[in-house]
Amino acid sequence: MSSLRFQAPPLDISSVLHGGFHHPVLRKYQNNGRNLTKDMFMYPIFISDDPDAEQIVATLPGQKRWGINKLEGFLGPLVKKGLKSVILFGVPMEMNKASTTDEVGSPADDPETPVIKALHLLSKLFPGLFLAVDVCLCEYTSHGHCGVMSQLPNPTHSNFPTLDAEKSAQRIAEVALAYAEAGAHCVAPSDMMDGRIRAIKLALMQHGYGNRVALMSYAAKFASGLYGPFRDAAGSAPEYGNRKCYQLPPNARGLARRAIKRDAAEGADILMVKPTLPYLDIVSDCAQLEPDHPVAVYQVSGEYAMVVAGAEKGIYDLKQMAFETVESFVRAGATVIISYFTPQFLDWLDEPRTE
Ligand SMILES: NCc1[nH]cc(CCC(=O)O)c1CC(=O)O
Ligand SMILES: [Zn+2]
Ligand SMILES: [Zn+2]
Repeated sequence: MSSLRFQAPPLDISSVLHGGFHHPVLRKYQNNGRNLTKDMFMYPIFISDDPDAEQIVATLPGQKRWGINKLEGFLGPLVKKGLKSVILFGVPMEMNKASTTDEVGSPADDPETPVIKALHLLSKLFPGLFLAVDVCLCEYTSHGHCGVMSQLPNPTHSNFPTLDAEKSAQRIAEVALAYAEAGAHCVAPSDMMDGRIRAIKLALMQHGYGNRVALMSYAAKFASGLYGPFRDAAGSAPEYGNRKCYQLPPNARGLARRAIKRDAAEGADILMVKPTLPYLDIVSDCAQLEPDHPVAVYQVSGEYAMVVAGAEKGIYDLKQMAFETVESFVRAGATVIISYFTPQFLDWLDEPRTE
């Protein structure tokens, strides 16, 4: 018989938490007023310039590049299940090959560019669907960077491309305006150039879109290792160097807070943090710094692929893990969730949850 070496003290009132969540209904009450709902989800869609494309992206399991002829068949059933919004990315593979790309990304706002055609079509097909569109130059520039370069790259300093802030902001505003004219309800610049929110807002206002197009800023976008599958899908990897001079350093909480406050002051209607899982502190900062703005989060391609890969390895259950990630986003303060899991959540949120 072992001698009693320690006698735990009797529980007192402040020790007892289990009483508050022993029942499934009680567990629902513990969400601090934040519920995960279908209308929080925004689904990223890649639009190809091959009108009949339905191309698998090897590194982004389950996602495809879609031709505009396939959009009705693809999105119709999702809209029926409750899909409320999409964010479009133009991925003009043929345009790139045909050397129509240039220093300023002219194909971005060519009337024939796939994303403009898709905006026209989707506005007609699904009048109730909220149409956001990513605004960036990297899919369309010859150098693959997100802005306009100020000079030719210096080969001895090739990791540090220099961008022309004014020319970049002006060009990006021009592209955003073209997407507004094509029917976008929301333009979302992902380039991270200085001053582009202000430039886009002014361009929208000057052309009568100030009160009917939302501006969603990729406000705190980090130079992350998690964008790889997206760059495959979009063909948007830079030709040289990297994006560390315009996307935020992963250790930079202060810079992220400044970027969030700046973009709110420059006229952003929605503030986004990206990627999400390694940056939940920034999501929480964003919700606290700008409590009067919707906070969007982007569960980016690499985060999605990680969750899928771990489930395939048998490390965890896919649905449980996907829920755990998005619940963490909501807990941190997100009100909009951009995720490649959107189609699954449209089903999962109808199924009874195992409590
Ligand atoms: N500016 C382009 C852009 N817009 C959205 C993403 C990433 C999205 C994802 O990984 O799912 C990127 C990639 C990048 O900045 O390199
Ligand atoms: Zn870009
Ligand atoms: Zn630099």
